Amino acid sequence: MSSRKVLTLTLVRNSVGDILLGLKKRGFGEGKWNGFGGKVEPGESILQGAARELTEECGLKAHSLTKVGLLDFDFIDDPMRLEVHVFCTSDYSGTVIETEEMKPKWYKVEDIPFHEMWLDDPIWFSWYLKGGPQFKGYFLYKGLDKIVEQEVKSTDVPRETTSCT
Ligand SMILES: Nc1ncnc2c1[nH]c(=O)n2[C@H]1C[C@H](O)[C@@H](COP(=O)(O)OP(=O)(O)OP(=O)(O)O)O1
Repeated sequence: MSSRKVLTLTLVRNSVGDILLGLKKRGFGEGKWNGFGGKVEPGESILQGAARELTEECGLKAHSLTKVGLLDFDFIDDPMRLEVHVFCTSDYSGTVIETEEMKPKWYKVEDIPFHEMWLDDPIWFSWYLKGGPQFKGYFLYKGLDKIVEQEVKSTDVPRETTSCT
């Protein structure tokens, strides 16, 4: 029996193209830099979950979110399956703040700290950065530090921007 969790991950870029990452301070992925997101709660849409998590984790309010991809994760010897919906935005307001969960920091794209991120991040990030249609990624992990199967491909689905208001 697998247990599936639906999560969001949002990548914020500012007007000069820098990217906002957060250092996870607790829980799953502690010690890694990542975008902002978490589990979609019962009764909310995936988009609502993404907007809520962004505000909870770094203080920013997204006015719109663009769906850029989907990542599926399986784990050997673990029934947990993660379905991570990846969004980006440059359409937001508010001030970036450190929260109980995340310590945020702006990075130049060429300085993204991939060596301190999930192992899969450097594999799919270029699909996000280059634009084009939505991407789809699959990763099979052994534990949390080894990828034994991987695939990232383009879909036929264009990126879709939706208002959060
Ligand atoms: N392998 C990998 N690569 C990139 N991003 C991620 C993963 N695994 C992941 O879980 N993630 C992302 C997806 C989410 O954005 C976070 C994890 O969210 P999590 O902290 O488990 O969810 P919350 O709802 O915030 O958790 P709590 O509030 O229960 O602590 O990482």
